[in-house]
Order: sequence, then structure tokens, then C-alpha cells
Amino acid sequence: MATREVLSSRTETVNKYMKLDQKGNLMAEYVWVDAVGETRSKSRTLPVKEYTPADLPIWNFDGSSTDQAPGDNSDVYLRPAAVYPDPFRGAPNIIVLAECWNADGTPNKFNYRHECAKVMEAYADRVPWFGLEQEYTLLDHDDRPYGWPTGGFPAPQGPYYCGVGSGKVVMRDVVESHYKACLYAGVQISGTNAEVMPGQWEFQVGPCEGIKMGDELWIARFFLARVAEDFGVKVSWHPKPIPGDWNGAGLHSNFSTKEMRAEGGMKHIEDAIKKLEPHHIECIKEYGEDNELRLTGRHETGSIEQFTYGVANRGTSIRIPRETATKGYGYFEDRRPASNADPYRVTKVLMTSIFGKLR
Ligand SMILES: Nc1ncnc2c1ncn2[C@@H]1O[C@H](COP(=O)(O)OP(=O)(O)OP(=O)(O)O)[C@@H](O)[C@H]1O
Ligand SMILES: N[C@@H](CCC(=O)O)C(=O)O
Ligand SMILES: [Mn+2]
Ligand SMILES: [Mn+2]
Repeated sequence: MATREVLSSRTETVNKYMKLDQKGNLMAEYVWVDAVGETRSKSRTLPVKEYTPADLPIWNFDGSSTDQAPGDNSDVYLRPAAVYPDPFRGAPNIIVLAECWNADGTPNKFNYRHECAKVMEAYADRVPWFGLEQEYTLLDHDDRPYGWPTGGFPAPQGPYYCGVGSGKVVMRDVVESHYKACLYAGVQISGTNAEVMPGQWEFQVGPCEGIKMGDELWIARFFLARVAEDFGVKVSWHPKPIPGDWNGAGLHSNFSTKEMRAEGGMKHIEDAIKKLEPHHIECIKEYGEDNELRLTGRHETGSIEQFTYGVANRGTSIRIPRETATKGYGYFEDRRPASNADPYRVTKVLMTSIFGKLR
């Protein structure tokens, strides 16, 4: 395969400059979510000190260039929401996750964090924990998954899931670098695995409480896009990157409350599943674009047409893990969210479906 070096960064050379003294300054990379559910970022210089979101400056960007504001009123404000150590530039540099706000003081149309945070605060006494399983596909610059033969298809699915060895998995270096970047930044990544479709991988983040779930998943997505950029690789978050007899990609969402995690918790899990059933269509609306291409009832999914659940069943909307069923308490997994779903929308609609909307 021809190499296209111009597309990847020259890390060795960059490292020469990265060692230089910053003279009491740090680089703060402000990250936000754009109109299509991708991350964007830009940098600014600040004096070195320990920052919390409250003492970081509010900043802005040109919303007309990201479809987040009209050209005649284009300033969108960035309000810092969470701070992480920067795994790319190293200490003392930081990553700042920011919410988008309009000039008139209303949340930007694509700021799903604001309403999610309100719901999480209102139900904080339930101590909601989430664990998200982010599946994704690594593509070359012809938008073809890595490891797929040009003009043809790989052998059918089977050897690739949790696969080890050349010919089964590709781009493990991207996955490993991303794992380290998350750990360095204190993002609660709980694991990674190669997925069923060749070129597809997964990482899990959690358990995280309340609003932290959305924050950490968005930062982990930003890190993956940034790491893959270093390798000249594209990340696809699409839930059905290749049509046909190939697995799609999900954002399985594991959920529990303090009652579900305690002795006798199964009753609370069953109650929650009953509450979710009549909200099926409402939930699906929050669970990502093009998800109808994925939720077919095949390839380890439940059909989008109906709400189903079962113990250890990967062909349902909701799966109760075998271990939870055996112990009688624990958590459940909502398998419906697509890989491109916004975690703030997913975690919010789970809460409001089960405990009620805020008035
Ligand atoms: N009590 C809990 N409440 C909420 N989330 C939890 C809880 N315990 C574990 N989790 C989270 O659930 C997720 C489980 O991910 P894991 O990949 O192991 O699940 P899986 O559904 O068996 O995988 P797959 O669907 O890929 O076969 C992890 O993110 C973990 O942090
Ligand atoms: N990739 C499947 C899930 C496979 C798995 O259980 O890991 C999906 O679209 O949800
Ligand atoms: Mn998976
Ligand atoms: Mn799962």
C-alpha cells in the first residue's frame, strides 16, 4: 500500500520542540462538541497554576464556521466545564472541556450537557452510575476500514473479535496509545477490545457518576480522534460503516442506581426496565443518527421496531448481565444507543424515562 506521509504528523521531530521550556506558561486546549457530534478544539496560553473550571476564562469561537451560529451573530461562548491533564503536550498543559453558549445567555442548540447536568443534579440521591462501551471503526483515507483488501472483502466475521495476531487485528498501536492517553488524563477508561468486524474496536469508560459520564466519554472520543490523527488514521463513529453481513457499532449503555447495586436490587432493575418500555420511541430519538441501519435484530442487536429484554441475551434492547441475574443485584445494559450517540442525551433520557422529567 502506498504511504501518504503528508497525512500523518512527524512526532519524532515535534518532540524536539515539546521539550522546550514554556517560561511559566501553559497551553490550554479548549474542546467542544460541534453541530454534527464531532469534537473541535483550539488552544490558548495561560499562566501556570492549578485550574478548576471556575477559574478558567470563558472564551469564544466562530460558530458560523461550525454550523453552530449564523454569520451575522457568530460568536459562540465556551464555558469551561471540566479540566484534564494534557496527554499530548504533557505537564503543565491542560485539556478544557467546554459547554457552548449563545451571546444572549441561552445554551447553544448543540449544548446537550446543560440539560443533562440539571437532570443529574435533581436525581443525585439515586447515585446513578453509567458505563459506556464505545465501538468505532478505523478507516484509511479512501474511507475503507484498515485491513480490508482493496476492491474486495475480508473473510467472514469470526476470528476478529478479541483477536490476536496479524491478519486478525490492525492498528493496535492506535488503541494502545489511546488507552495510555486516557489513563494519563485520569479518564476512567475501564478496558478495550477488538470487535467483531475487522477494523472495528471498542473502549469502555465507567462506571462514572452522573454528568461525569458524558464528560469523560467526550474527552475519550477527542483523545481517540487526536491519537488517530498522529497515525494518519480516520475514526468512523458511524453505526453501520459497511452495509451487509457485517456488525454495526454501538454505544452500549450500562446503568445502575444505588438501590440496584444493593441486596434485592433486581426488583429495582425490573421496575426500571418496565419504565423504559413505553419510552422506546422517545429513547431511540436520542440514541444517534442512522441507528435504523444497525438495529435490525441481527448482528447482536435488537430490532428497532420493538422493546425487548432478557438475561444474557445480545439480541434484545436491554440485556441483564448473567452475573447480575445470579447475584440478584447489579446493573443492566441498554444495547440500543448507536456509536455516534451523544452520551449527554443517552444518560439524560435514561434518567427521565425511569424517574420522570423535570418540571
Ligand atoms: N454497577 C454498574 N453500573 C453501571 N455500569 C457498570 C457497573 N458495573 C460495571 N459497569 C460498566 O459496564 C461496562 C461493561 O462493559 P463490558 O465491555 O465489560 O460489557 P459487555 O456488555 O459484556 O461487552 P460486549 O457487549 O462488548 O460483549 C463497563 O464500562 C463498566 O464500567
Ligand atoms: N457491535 C454490536 C455489539 C457487539 C457486542 O456485543 O460487543 C452492536 O452494534 O451493538
Ligand atoms: Mn462490543
Ligand atoms: Mn455490551
